[in-house]
Amino acid sequence: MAETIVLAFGGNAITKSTEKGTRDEQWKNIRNTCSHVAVLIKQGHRVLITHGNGPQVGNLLLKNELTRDVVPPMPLDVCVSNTQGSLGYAISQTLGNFLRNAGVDRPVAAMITQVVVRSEDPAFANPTKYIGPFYSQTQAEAMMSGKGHVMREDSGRGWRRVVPSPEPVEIVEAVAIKKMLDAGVIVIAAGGGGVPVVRTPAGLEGVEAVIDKDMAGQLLAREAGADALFLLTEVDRVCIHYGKPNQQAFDRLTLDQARQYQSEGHFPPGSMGPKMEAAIRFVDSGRHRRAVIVSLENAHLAFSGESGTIITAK
Ligand SMILES: Nc1ncnc2c1ncn2[C@@H]1O[C@H](COP(=O)(O)OP(=O)(O)O)[C@@H](O)[C@H]1O
Ligand SMILES: NC(=O)OP(=O)(O)O
Repeated sequence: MAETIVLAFGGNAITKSTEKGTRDEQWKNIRNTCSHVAVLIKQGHRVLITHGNGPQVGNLLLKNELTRDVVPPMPLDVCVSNTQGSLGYAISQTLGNFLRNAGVDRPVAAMITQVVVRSEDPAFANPTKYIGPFYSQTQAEAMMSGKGHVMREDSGRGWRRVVPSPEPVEIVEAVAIKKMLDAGVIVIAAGGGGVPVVRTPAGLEGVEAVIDKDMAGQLLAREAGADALFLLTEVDRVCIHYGKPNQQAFDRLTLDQARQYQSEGHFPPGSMGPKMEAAIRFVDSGRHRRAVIVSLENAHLAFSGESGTIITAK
């Protein structure tokens, strides 16, 4: 049966923690997944794509800093829109090529998407979104005292800069996205969680933050009336006691189990935490909806239920 499927490509799956994030590394990781996405589309599924940008937008900020004496640095909202452009370009060209080679005549389009957040969101005072490269603790301490950056340890992978990640409230281009989907376009939207904007008496205005793309993805999926939400990341399955000797991975989780493990603190902020929260909200919004968390490489196995952690109501 044809389904509406929202796929969220993790920024850390497009640039892995072991990679530098070269153009070729990013395109290779995107190619691996897009080949399987093309199969889904050929099978008749309606596909909507979103993607993260943590490593990429952090690298862009770093570039800004290093060249600030010669080129004016851009604020974080502009950098997020830049990554929507660069990653949207990579995904639309790669997927478009696979579709054409498979004889599928479907347009692919990446849309600059703004997402409304609340200016009073407490997340502005408590940065949790990991961006950019990984550093040693010594390097991180020097950056905190020297540059005033907020840095935190990220799931045993190293230390990274963190920025505010307010909750997405509304997708500004939701109607346009829906119309494009209904017209048969494969849409790439809300990249990097969407460009964060607040409503002011004068209209929309960008704010410096990085929205979690899984949280924006669940909003997108609900707006699109999706059946499934696939969160594609660096690990194959969701675990409890992650990274410890008693780590345990799951093929399936019910909503009750997911909530239980969430309340026990197994899913940290800024990485698995928002993924599980997004999965829970999506599954909770419709009885037959399912969310799947799986690695970008094994996405194709998750489509047939052979890999990943599937979260369902019961
Ligand atoms: N309980 C857990 N189960 C699995 N992975 C976890 C868990 N807790 C933390 N992680 C880490 O979270 C990462 C996924 O979050 P993140 O890197 O932010 O995702 P994205 O690919 O969307 O950028 C995994 O690669 C893993 O290192
Ligand atoms: N914006 C965002 O959620 O990026 P990641 O997928 O890289 O965490």
